[in-house]
Amino acid sequence: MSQLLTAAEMRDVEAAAIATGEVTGAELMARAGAAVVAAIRAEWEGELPTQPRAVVLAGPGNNGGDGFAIARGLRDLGWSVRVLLAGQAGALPPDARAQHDRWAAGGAARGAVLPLTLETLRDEPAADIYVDALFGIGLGRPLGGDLARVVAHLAGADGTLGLYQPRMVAVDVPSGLDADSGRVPGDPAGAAAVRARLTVTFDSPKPGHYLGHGPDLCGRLVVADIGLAHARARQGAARGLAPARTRVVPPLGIADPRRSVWPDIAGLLTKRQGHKYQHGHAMVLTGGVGRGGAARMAAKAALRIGAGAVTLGCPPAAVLESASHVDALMLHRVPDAAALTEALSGGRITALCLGPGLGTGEREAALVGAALDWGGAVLLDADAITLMAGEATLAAKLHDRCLLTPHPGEFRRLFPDIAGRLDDPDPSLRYDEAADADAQARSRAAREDLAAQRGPMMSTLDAAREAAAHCGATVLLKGPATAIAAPSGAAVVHRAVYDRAAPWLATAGAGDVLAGLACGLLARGLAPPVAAELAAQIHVDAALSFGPGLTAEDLPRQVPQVLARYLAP
Ligand SMILES: NC(=O)C1=CN([C@@H]2O[C@H](COP(=O)(O)OP(=O)(O)OC[C@H]3O[C@@H](n4cnc5c(N)ncnc54)[C@H](OP(=O)(O)O)[C@@H]3O)[C@@H](O)[C@H]2O)[C@H](O)CC1
Ligand SMILES: [K+]
Repeated sequence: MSQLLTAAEMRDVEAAAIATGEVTGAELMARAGAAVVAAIRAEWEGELPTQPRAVVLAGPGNNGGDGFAIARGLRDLGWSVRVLLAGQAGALPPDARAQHDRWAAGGAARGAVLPLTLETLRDEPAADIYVDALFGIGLGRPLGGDLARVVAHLAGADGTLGLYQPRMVAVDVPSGLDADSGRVPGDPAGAAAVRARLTVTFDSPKPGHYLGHGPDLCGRLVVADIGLAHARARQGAARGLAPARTRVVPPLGIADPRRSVWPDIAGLLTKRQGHKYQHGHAMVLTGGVGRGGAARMAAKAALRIGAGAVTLGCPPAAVLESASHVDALMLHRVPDAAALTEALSGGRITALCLGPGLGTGEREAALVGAALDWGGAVLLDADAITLMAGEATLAAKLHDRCLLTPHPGEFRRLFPDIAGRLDDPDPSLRYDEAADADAQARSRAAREDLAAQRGPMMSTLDAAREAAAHCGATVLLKGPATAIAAPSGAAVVHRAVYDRAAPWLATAGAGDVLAGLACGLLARGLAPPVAAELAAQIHVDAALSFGPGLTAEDLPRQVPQVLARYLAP
C-alpha cells in the first residue's frame, strides 16, 4: 500500500464505507481488533509463555474500543487479560461502548475493567504484552493531567522503558503521536508518547508513521487490511484526487522498490541507442579554488546516473584544480553570469545544478539569476538556496522546471514563515480546554467544534507542499523521511526508515551526490518531481548497498550495482 491517508482522509473513507451500508463501524472495529490480535501472535511467536498475560490500556474513544475488541480476542485464545480504562464507560462512543459491554459481560471475573491511573498501572503485575489503545487518529492536543503521567511512565520517564517498550503493541498510532505530522503535541523532543515494539494501523499508513518521531515510536509498522480498499478508491476518485495524493515510496514491506514503484524503470534508465548527447548534458557549477569538491561529486553522480555528458562550469582560477581531478567530465570557464547565459543559450545543456560549494558572493548571486532566467531545468541546492533566501528577487524567478533540495536548515532560511510553524509545540491551539471554565459543561460535540478550530499540526510534508505551491518549483525537503512536493500539491514521502533506515547516509557530501543524481535525471528529460523521487530512492539504495562506513565518494560507485538490480528482469 503506497497511499498515505491523513486522519481526516481516513475518517472520510470510514464514514463513506459506513454510509453506503457496505460495512458498519462495529464490524470495522471487530476487524481492527482481530487484525491486532493476529499481528501480536505473529510478532511474538515463540516468545510467549503458554498462558500469556496482557494488559490493555483503553482510551476514551474508538481507539479504546479497538482495545476492548483486542482484549476479547486474546481472552478467547486463553490469555489472561486485564483492561485499564481512561474515562468512564458511559462516555465511550457507541461502537466502543458496545465492545466494552461485550468484554465486561460475565462480570469482573471474566472481564475486569479498572480505572487507568498511574497507580493502577503501577500496581499491575508485569504483563507479557501491553496494548496501547489510548489514543489513535483522534489525538488532537497535548496530553494533560494523569494521562500525561501515564504515557510518560509508559514512555520510560521513570526508567521503565525497558519494562514496556519490548512488550508494547500500539493500536493504530502510538498514543501521544500526531498521526498527520509525526510530531508529539506539546513536546518537540517527542518524549511524551508511547514507544512500541509493534504498531498496527488500519487500511493505509498515515504520514505520522513515517515523518518526525513516528518511526522511532512505532517500532515495526504493520498495515492491516480491514476491507476499506474499495471505499478508499471511490473516495479518492470522488474527491478528484489523483489515485494517491500522497504516496510513500517504496511502500512498506516492499523489498524491491523497482517492482512496486517504477514498473517502467528500464525505460527510464536504460540507454536508448544513439549519441551521448541524446541522453542529456548536465552542467554543474563549481566554487572557487579549493571549493570544487562538492560540485565534482555532484557531477560524477550525474554521469553515473546516465547523463550523456557532464560539464563542470568553473571560475577561471579554479579550472586547473578541477582539471587535475576529473577525466570523463568536461570543463568550461564560467567567469560570470554573462558567460553562463552564453553557455546555456546554445541548447546543448539540458540541466544545470548549482549550489554545492558554489559560494555566496555577488558573482554567485548573479549566476543564480542567470540560471533561473535561462528557463531550463535547474537544480538549486546548498549555497544557491542560501543566496535566494537572502535576495527575494532571485527566489521570485523560480519556475516549474526548478528543483530545490534543501536540508531543514536551508529550508528554514528560504521559507522562514512556513518552517516556523514546524516548531510550535501545539501550533494553533485556540481552544484551550484547561482554560475553558465551561469545558466540562459543554457537550462532546461542542468541544469537538471548538477543538476543530485547533487545526492540524504542520508536518515536514505539509511544509514542503506549502513551499512548492508558494515558489512554483518542486521541493525535496531532506530527512530520514524525505518529503518531495510538486507545485500541483502531489507529494511523495521517500522513506529511509524502518527496513530502509540508513543512518550512515548522514555523511558530508551525501547531499551533493543526491543533487548530482537528480540533476543527471533532469538532464535525461525527467520532470522535476520524478527526477527527485527516483534520485532519492537510488541515493538510499546506494547507501543501503554499501552499508555503514559509507563516505559520500562511495555513493556514485554504488550506482551501477543499484541500477543493475533495478534493471534485472
Ligand atoms: N480508521 C478506521 O477505519 C477505524 C478506526 N478505528 C479506531 O478508531 C480510532 C479513532 O477513534 P476516535 O474516537 O476518533 O479517536 P481516538 O480514540 O484516537 O481518541 C479520541 C478521544 O480521545 C480524546 N482526546 C483526544 N485528544 C486528547 C487529549 N490530548 N487528552 C485527552 N483526551 C483526548 C477525545 O476527546 P475530545 O475531548 O477531543 O472529544 C476523544 O474522546 C482509530 O485510531 C482506530 O483505532 C476503528 O475502531 C476501526 C476502523
Ligand atoms: K494507540
